[in-house]
Amino acid sequence: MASLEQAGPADIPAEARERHARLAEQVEEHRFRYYVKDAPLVSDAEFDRLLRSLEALEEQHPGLRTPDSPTQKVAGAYETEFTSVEHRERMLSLDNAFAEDELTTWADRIAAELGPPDNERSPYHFLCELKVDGLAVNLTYEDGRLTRAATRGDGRTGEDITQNVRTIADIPDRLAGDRVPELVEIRGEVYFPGEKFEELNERLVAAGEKPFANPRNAAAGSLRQKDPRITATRPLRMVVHGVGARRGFDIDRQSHGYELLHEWGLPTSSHVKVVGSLAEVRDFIAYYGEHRHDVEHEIDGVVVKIDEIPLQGRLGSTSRAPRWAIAWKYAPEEVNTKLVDIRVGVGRTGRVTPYAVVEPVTVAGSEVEFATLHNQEVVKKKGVLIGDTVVLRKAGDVIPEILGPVADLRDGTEREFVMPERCPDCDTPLQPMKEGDIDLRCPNARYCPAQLRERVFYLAGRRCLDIEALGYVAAVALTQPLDAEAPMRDEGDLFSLDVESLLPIRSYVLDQDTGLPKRDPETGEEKIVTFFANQKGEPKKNTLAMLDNIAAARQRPLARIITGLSIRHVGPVAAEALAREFRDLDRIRDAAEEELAAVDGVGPTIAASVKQWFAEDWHLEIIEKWRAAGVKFTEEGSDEGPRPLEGLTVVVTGTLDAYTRDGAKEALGSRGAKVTGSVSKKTSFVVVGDNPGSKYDKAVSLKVPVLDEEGFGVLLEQGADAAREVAVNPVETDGESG
Ligand SMILES: NC(=O)c1ccc[n+]([C@@H]2O[C@H](COP(=O)([O-])OP(=O)(O)OC[C@H]3O[C@@H](n4cnc5c(N)ncnc54)[C@H](O)[C@@H]3O)[C@@H](O)[C@H]2O)c1
Ligand SMILES: [Zn+2]
Repeated sequence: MASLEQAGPADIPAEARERHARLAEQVEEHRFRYYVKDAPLVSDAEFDRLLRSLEALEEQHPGLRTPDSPTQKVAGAYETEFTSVEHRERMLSLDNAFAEDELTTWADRIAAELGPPDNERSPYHFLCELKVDGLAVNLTYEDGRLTRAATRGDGRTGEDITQNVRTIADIPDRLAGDRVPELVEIRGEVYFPGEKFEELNERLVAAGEKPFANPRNAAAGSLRQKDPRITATRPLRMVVHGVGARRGFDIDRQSHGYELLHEWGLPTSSHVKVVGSLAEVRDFIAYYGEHRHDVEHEIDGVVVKIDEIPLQGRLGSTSRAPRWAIAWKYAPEEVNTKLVDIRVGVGRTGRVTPYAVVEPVTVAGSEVEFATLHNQEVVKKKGVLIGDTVVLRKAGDVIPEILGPVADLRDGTEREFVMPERCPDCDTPLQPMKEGDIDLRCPNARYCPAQLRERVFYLAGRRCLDIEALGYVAAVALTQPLDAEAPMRDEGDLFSLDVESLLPIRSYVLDQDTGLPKRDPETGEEKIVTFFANQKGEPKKNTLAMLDNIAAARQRPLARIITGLSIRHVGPVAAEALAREFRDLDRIRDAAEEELAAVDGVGPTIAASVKQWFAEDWHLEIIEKWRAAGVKFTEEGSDEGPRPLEGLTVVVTGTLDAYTRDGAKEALGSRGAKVTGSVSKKTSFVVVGDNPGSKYDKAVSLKVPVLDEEGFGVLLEQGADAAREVAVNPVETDGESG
């Protein structure tokens, strides 16, 4: 082999050659794991980085860029269990752009060859499409019949998966219409719908098989089954995005080609747009950067193509990728990291939930250390073990979650998570919420320090008593001080706090996500604060402000007080309904369960929970203490005010900056609007925050006026007519618009 290693020009240092060989081998190994095993060991982002290092090295030493370098190939040519078949026309990969200037460089290179897009001799267009995160497939139709389906393989030769592809409902066996061609190769992407992914992994784990790390691998693994009957049980789907060899028809523009494919009954995408400038390409990229999760399949980027087919031919291809297209990649939302531990946290209502502690990683722009695991069943279903390398996903504003383990990296030291039998904070034996429930809770509602702390924090929050200066650290200091009696043994003490007793209090600073003490980054010691007093032992400004705010909170509207009681299932909306109906806390206490259940927006579950809450003596004591302190438990004529939005039906979707979901509902409800959960033709407005989901699409298709957060403000302050004026016109993304 020595002769091979010395094959490059003599001026390439041995070190560079060795590094190149090592990187190339790694890339090949990862490709094998990805394309053949459907079980990668590293995240796509890590793989892309490896490939980029290899490219950079070849940039430095062009002599290393031999035709068999992984940078010059579509992927490896592997022996697999499938019969290999030749594609009539090569299947290529795509060049990637990870940054603005790479996109500009691509467009400049095209302009150097063809002139600017609007040049007179031969103007051209950019076809913008979504980059479907799936598995590339080539379908051959002869005289309208599906005769073969193959994976991409090395671009020339792929694997014959015809029988498996025939089980996919989206893919017609026969092309429709009367313009069916003699021969056509259709290129597209088979994907596994994200919402069905969890279910599949659950089934696999239950059957003792390895779960897939993400939907892309699930698609590849499901399609590349020896037994097509297994493929048939998987909900695979397809999107087509290109044409290979063809006979018996001609197309001048790729976008026109899609119209033809659609006519033939093939699953084309509705998210394509033809534009005339790079600026509009950037708008498309930005739009789907925002709406990445509103699409029916996962996307990892946007593909930009020159729409004019003759110009595609003129620009040509390298051995690996066409020059007339480029893939813009969005920031990765999935990373691999180590699952260091699984711990449990105790919530406000006593619910005990496991969460993952992972080696800190940056994903979707923020550092992640914890991920939710919901309950012990979820841990089992995902098949993760403590010590596993796991795939962690953080999509937009959504809480980080663990998709699954990279099972092939296990070394035997991993261990299973065991749900504790006792509360980590008060050692009380845990119980199911009710018989047969998966969720466990700590029944020690009154004295469990974690529950009390969380309740006090919530009670002081914006949707309840809105006590400024009583945040998480203060809640810890009030309920769990170090070596002193707690100023608040329960909520009943809130209005009788006095400044003298607060001053000496020292406490840990607990992390809000985990309830664990924060540490000083330098010394590593747990942080301890004297929260209420300054160095001279005098009350801090904040402490005085907190006490003033507590006094003022006695006048809060009844609904907010009810919300603050942490009655299970009673959020701001139910509290509002109860307050409006009964106007007095004592009347709610005395009402029969049926009476409560009959209230619009309450129902039997909430009614039962309210009755249970009032059946606890210590709860009644809280009320009496508060009453003695001057808290007002009655509501005078709350709904006699003007109801300017009477008659409107509004849907709120996505996250708003200035309102919680419930806060937005309350603001609408108190002005007389009806708030519902689903969009129909009768909906007056849909208020859309970040990551709005399918309701937004529905609003667009039904032409219901859509309000952004600013428009929502206009609706609340100026009414429906003014809001209609500022309703946003959603970007139409279906079909072509030249
Ligand atoms: N994690 C790993 O170990 C590992 C190993 C190998 C590859 N990978 C990942 O696989 C990908 C690389 O694979 P690649 O070479 O196929 O390149 P690519 O995914 O960057 O782009 C090429 C592919 O995009 C697909 N595609 C999706 N939507 C398309 C559209 N609208 N128009 C045209 N094509 C579209 C095509 O099938 C095409 O083959 C990268 O994301 C890489 O990170 C990961
Ligand atoms: Zn407890």
